[in-house]
Amino acid sequence: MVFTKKDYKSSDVLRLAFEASPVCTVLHALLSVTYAALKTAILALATANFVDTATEILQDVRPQGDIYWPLALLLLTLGVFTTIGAVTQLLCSRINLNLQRKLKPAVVRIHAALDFKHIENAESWELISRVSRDPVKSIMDGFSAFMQLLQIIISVSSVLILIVTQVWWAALVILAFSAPMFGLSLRAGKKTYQAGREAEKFNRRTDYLGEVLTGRDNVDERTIFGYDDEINRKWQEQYKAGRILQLKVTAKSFLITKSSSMIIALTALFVALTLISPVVNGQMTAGMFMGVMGAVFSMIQQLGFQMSRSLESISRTGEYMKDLTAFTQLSEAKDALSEPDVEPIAFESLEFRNVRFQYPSGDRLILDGLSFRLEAGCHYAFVGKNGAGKTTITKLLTGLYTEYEGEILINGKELREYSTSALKALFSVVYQDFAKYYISVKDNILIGDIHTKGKEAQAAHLAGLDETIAELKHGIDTPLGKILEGGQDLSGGQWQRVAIARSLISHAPVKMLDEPTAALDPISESRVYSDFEKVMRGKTTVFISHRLGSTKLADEILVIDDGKIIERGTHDVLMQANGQYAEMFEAQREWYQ
Ligand SMILES: Nc1ncnc2c1ncn2[C@@H]1O[C@H](COP(=O)(O)OP(=O)(O)OP(=O)(O)O)[C@@H](O)[C@H]1O
Repeated sequence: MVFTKKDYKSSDVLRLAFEASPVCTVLHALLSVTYAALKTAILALATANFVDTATEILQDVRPQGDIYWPLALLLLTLGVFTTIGAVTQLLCSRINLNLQRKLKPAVVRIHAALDFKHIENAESWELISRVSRDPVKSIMDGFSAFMQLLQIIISVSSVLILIVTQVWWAALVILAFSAPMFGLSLRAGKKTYQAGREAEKFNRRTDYLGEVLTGRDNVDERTIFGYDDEINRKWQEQYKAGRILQLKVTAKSFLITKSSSMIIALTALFVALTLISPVVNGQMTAGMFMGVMGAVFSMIQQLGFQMSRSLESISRTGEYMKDLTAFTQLSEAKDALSEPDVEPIAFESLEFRNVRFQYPSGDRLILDGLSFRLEAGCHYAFVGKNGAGKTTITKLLTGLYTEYEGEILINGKELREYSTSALKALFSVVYQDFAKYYISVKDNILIGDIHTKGKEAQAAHLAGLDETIAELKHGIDTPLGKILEGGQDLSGGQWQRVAIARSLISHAPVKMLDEPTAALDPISESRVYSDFEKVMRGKTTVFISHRLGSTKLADEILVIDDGKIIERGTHDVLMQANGQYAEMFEAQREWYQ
């Protein structure tokens, strides 16, 4: 199942359910129609038959034995319809399961292919989380509402036909009073979804604060700072604001739909009163009166309560579909889902020529005329103040943002002309906030190159993980973190080495370390960098670090400030130049004296 870019309507839920589970959907529709068309009317006739026979037996007009057949018919009718109801519910669960299996991956696929700018933009991120929170529930709610509406229409029509045969005008009165309720229910559904959309902002905040209050990641700081009460208060504020917003709309829609349901109920009562006279005059049998009244009350239930609920739900589905339309139309990154090429291109050089770049949601240039050239086989270090634009360079290199001015040339060819799979194979980056996967050490490393199997032990060795792995219960197969059974946690430094092993196993000829060692003490950091440098001798590396002792090893250091290179050269050259680098280096040296 795939979501194409189109204008989705609420009725598309029927098509989506059919695509996910064709046989069950058709069966469901057929059974729903049969159930609705026959149940109320047949039950009314069977009740009438039973009551009339019983009355005649009591009046000694008929023998007692005559009751068995109408009774059996009544029980059979009830049994058949209860079974149909249960089968329909089973089919619904089946459709739900198939949707889970097919729809969720389709949403995840769009999610994974999205242009990176949408992930970083608050507004589009809200849309994305609204659509992907529980797509199956939204579709199933809509599907069930449509099916229920179909049932109501058929069932109400069959009852109306029955009423028309007895008192024709009563049917018209009921219809006339129901009409305004349709519009009101649709409006109520739209308002409920829109309130949900507003409340989503609060939900996301409460989700986040909830995670801060109970999550494992914050447990140490929570204990030290003892901020539970304060965060709890904030959580309650946000929760209350979201709930009040939703409650207001729910209460309003409840009042509107329920008051109109009351009008229909009163109308039905009026019909019941008018039927008394035909019964007294002998134009209608008592059995038929009871059968018709049973049908009328079942119709009230359907018209007054179920119908308003279905219409409201369809309207909510319509709003969800508007979000789905906007979601599918968000721009995708080029070849976002492609895997890295198995064989990376032979890297020769990388050049930034007067590159200017501003984040789509930003209001200033982050890179402002940035120019530099890197050659294959050398070690480089980018240094500069916080926010100078160092990480931004890695985001442009890996193709996360392509809307820059100037040129970025790889082997003399513009970066945008390379396929995403080629770029993925060319660069490997270990970020400051690298991911910790709660899977085995081996799988953590293999993520670095999905094409390479069997080299994880070597990568672990090069990253200095031998000792750590030897201490783990099941060696390299030990699950990390506390999510899997038997999982063991690692120290910050050990996790960093796992992330570096992930980079080492990759075939990427250009490896970048964007300060993944920030949590390490200077000696460990310097060991990580010198180990990495040794392993990477003759290959191209880019280190980003604030610890200038570590970047000293680089063949060339590039100092970035205000989105430009302000100095470049070896450590000695830069020290002699006595510029920003020398100033930063001296300042750091003083800390250790
Ligand atoms: N997605 C984004 N949208 C808007 N602005 C951003 C985004 N990401 C980063 N920035 C801004 O771009 C600037 C450069 O950020 P970048 O992460 O490249 O700096 P850095 O040199 O790596 O900093 P540090 O040394 O602190 O890691 C910062 O001012 C930051 O606020």
